[in-house]
Amino acid sequence: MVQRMIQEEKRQLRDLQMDCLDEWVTHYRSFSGEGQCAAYIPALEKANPFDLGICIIGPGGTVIKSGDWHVSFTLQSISKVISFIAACLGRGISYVLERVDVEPTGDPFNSIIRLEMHKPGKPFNPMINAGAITVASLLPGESPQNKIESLCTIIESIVGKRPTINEAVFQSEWQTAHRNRALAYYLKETGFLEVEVEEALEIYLKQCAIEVNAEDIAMIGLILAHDGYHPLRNEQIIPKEVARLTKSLMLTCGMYNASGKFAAFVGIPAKSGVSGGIMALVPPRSRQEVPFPNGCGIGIYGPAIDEYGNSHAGVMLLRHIAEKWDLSIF
Ligand SMILES: NC(=O)CC[C@H](N)C(=O)O
Repeated sequence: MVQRMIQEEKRQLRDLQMDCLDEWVTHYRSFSGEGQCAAYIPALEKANPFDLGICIIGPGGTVIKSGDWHVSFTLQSISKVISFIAACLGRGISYVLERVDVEPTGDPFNSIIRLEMHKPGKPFNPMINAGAITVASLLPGESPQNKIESLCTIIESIVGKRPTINEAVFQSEWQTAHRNRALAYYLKETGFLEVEVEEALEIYLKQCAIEVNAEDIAMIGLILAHDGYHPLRNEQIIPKEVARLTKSLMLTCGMYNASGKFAAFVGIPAKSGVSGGIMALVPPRSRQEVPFPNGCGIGIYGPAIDEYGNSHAGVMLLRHIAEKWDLSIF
């Protein structure tokens, strides 16, 4: 089965003329100037706005890369996906969903408005900051350190190396996280946080500061594409039910208040972060003549972000590839 998949992937990629990926990266990199590196976290502003890289991994082990795929960046909001998975694994899906809903908001990722407008103030979903700070407090482990470890363990089981936390990015955000502090205080008052405010913030901001590159997030995407099964290790890492729930949240809420547009014009589950990463995935498809018919994970890095907080050139590149390779799940 795996052997057949590898041959099929290789055949597809021969036909693909891989030069086009390099061409597309070069072309879309030139649009980076229309976006800007996130400035509200001072350390993120130091990134090179013209970096653009991509890594795509298929279940047969084929890896294709182009541009600045090797540049390290911090997960930021992409960590919300892993944190949600870890909380579901540690506490059970129903326990988590009693404290955070699965509804998109159409509001910016750091918005506070719905917490007060809708009683009892349950965060709308785990992909916005209010939901993610709540989920961070639910992670398995007694201390902030243990809770972060539970996330790093999941990442390690998928990418094969233990990730590190970028202390400079963590400190930079810790000192300027006024809005996230406001959200956390509000959630504490309404009873949704299971730990103290400063602890919840420490966990949340440290998970955001976990360092990865495009290849690492492509691998996480690949495992989600296969419903939690690691096709290269032949191991179920995440239960299918949790993986499916996570993908539905990525599709409906993963690109912040541009999730609808992304679903309409790209059409695959994805999660972005303000450092410029996008983790996307393509489930196995019924047509065999398309590239990566057995699905793939896609990691993108392009730190100049748009008004929604998504990588500007990264979204354009992904949209183009989705059109050319017919990736949409719809
Ligand atoms: N959208 C993001 O990537 C947000 C993550 C960032 N750490 C924040 O809380 O503001």
